[in-house]
Amino acid sequence: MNEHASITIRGKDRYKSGVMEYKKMGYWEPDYVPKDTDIIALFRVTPQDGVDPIEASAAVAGESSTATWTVVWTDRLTAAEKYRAKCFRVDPVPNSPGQYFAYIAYDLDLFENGSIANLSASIIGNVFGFKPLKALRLEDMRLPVAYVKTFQGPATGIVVERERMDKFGRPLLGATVKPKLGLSGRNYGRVVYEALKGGLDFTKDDENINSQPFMHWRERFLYCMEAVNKAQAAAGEIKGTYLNVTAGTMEDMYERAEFAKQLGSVIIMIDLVIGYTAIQSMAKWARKNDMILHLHRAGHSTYTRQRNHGVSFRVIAKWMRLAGVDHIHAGTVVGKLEGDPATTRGYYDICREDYNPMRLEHGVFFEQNWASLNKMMPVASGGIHAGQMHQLLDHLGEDVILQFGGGTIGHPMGIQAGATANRVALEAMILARNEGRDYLHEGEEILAKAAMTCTPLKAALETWKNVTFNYESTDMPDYAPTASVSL
Ligand SMILES: O=C(O)[C@H](O)COP(=O)(O)O
Ligand SMILES: [Mg+2]
Repeated sequence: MNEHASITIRGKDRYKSGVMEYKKMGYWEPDYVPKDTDIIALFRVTPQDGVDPIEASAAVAGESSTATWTVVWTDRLTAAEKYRAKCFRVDPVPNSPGQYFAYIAYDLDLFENGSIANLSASIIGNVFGFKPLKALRLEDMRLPVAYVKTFQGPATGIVVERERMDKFGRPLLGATVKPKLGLSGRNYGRVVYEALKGGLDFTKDDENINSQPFMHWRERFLYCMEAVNKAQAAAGEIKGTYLNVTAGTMEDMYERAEFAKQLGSVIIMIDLVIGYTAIQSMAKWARKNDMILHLHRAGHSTYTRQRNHGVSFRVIAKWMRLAGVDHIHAGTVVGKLEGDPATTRGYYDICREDYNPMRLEHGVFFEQNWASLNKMMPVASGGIHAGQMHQLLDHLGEDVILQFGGGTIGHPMGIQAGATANRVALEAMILARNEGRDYLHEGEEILAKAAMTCTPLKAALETWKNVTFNYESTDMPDYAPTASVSL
């Protein structure tokens, strides 16, 4: 029999008690044509040795929708044929023996409106521990417009953020306060003031700054907002600092967010580790309170980084756009953290486009219509410095926040000088771009020229000139172009 034929058992034999292969129970339907309203998930399935890839993929469809390990007669009390997820395509992964891409369609009625918790409980629920699989990875999802429209989307969005911040035509600049832990409120506030006064638009708390014995959260908020207000007055520009409201309970997070608002902050921050429901709640709060919501993707690499198992960050980025955050850490390409250029480009497109076409070369497997949900501002953070400005602009474009933590605070002439170096480097690069220069190839020359009249930039370039993070990526697209002969 052709392996791409349906082998579903129908009629009364289908519901006989006992164990039946998932592919025979209706979870493998190669003729199925997904409806516009279906949610489609693409999994990378690595079956155990000897397990048929079609059966393994059908099992993923089954275990992530209606099935269990044995036939249950109660299926007949439901519209089982509709509710069963259907694996409709299985392809070997190019250049990865033993791995298969399984395309699975889910009826929209399987999901609650506007709930990432509900979506993820099906799609990444039990199925990742299923014994017949060695590994499983959720690579991508196509979310129908009918479903997208049940979510709020980013509370503020890129356009309104730029208007509120009064910053146009260039990436925004930020810095994470360092050291990560241990500063008192007063010293912390000094770092914020100097970095903002020196030329940055934003500073930010690190992912693990909450309310520790060395600095309780109210201290941090008070000193940070004093610093923001003084720096705004000194620089004549709008500034902000992402006040991390992450806490152990929702009540604490709301309390912190309310206090940030009372103090006049334009932005608050949360960490991905608070969980999907908490993120959605904070996004609703942010929309209601005219607050920009920054998300640090703390923890994601535990399950996004390895290609054979877990969830791709492109899926997390899609979920977060639905959930309603305004900023999301999405990679730097050149910095200290994992970020293949092509894969990262795919994440940035998910954040910033109204409509994503399928772009296999960037790891984007499906077209996606965002149905007028606001755009999220991608944030590039982790081991970047002024000497990379041309590469950052080239890889990441203009609607992005470039965050230099060590690359501001570690400056040999001090924090203000570090901030000035970044601002001058950015403005020199934007000017070159706007003049039509090939800023990527002339980047070093452009920076060197700007440094002739900016001692802080000169010192930054000198200090970090040999710093690169050239390691092999762990998460590249699998796209294998077919060789063609040009005539
Ligand atoms: O959380 C972050 O984004 C990092 O702590 C950034 O710090 P760095 O710029 O010093 O690498
Ligand atoms: Mg950090």
